[in-house]
Amino acid sequence: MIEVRNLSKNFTLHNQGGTVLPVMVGGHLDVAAGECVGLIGQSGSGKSTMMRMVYGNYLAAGGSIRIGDVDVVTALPRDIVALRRHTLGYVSQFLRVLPRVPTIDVVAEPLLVLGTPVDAARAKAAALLERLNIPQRLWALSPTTFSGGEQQRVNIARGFAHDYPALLLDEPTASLDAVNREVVLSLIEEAKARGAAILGIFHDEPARERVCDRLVDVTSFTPGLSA
Ligand SMILES: Nc1ncnc2c1ncn2[C@@H]1O[C@H](COP(=O)(O)OP(=O)(O)OP(=O)(O)O)[C@@H](O)[C@H]1O
Repeated sequence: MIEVRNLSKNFTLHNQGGTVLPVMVGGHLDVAAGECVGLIGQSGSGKSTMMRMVYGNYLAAGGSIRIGDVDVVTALPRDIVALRRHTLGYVSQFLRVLPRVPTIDVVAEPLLVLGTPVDAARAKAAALLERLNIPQRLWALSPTTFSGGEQQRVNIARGFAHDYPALLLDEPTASLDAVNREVVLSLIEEAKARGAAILGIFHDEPARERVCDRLVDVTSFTPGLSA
């Protein structure tokens, strides 16, 4: 489902004399349907950069990233938008939302943009918020004033609202208590069971061992670090 081949990335530091920093060469990985692959490697080795390229936030210098029949590296912006709507979900570490949108609609939105009727979308959002222990009295409020852990759980609920065929998870269990961590690990296991291809960064080692089928060490794609 996710197929990365010969991926490379340079950063050009425009405010430092245009220095070009090569951060990845020969990036290569596969994630099959129903599989979870964890990215590992020391700090600065390129885990986040890999995730951002797969999501289409960073443009690769070369190589390909196939997700279904789309190559993210060469896709037009409108194809990336369609890919993100239908196929590729992303649970980032931090929630970014428009002010004044109620939490229930923040979570329902990925379903609403796909044409799901409002009642069904809200019902799915409510079930996820309940499962993730967000008290019902908060659902009508914007999550912008919520605690860090509450915002993270709203973000996770939103990321799991639509059954994306491919899902990127950036530290989904960081800063969660034991009960909510368990809910998130169950959501990941259920997504795998329905056939989602998941690529994730998990600094939580027991979580990684439980949900990941394989690990990819991005250090082998880091210029100067690779063997
Ligand atoms: N926007 C950017 N501009 C310039 N350099 C960047 C940028 N983003 C990342 N880098 C560089 O790319 C390299 C890889 O960074 P990245 O954040 O992907 O590492 P990481 O493995 O996710 O690290 P960590 O585990 O600490 O989060 C680092 O050397 C970093 O300094």
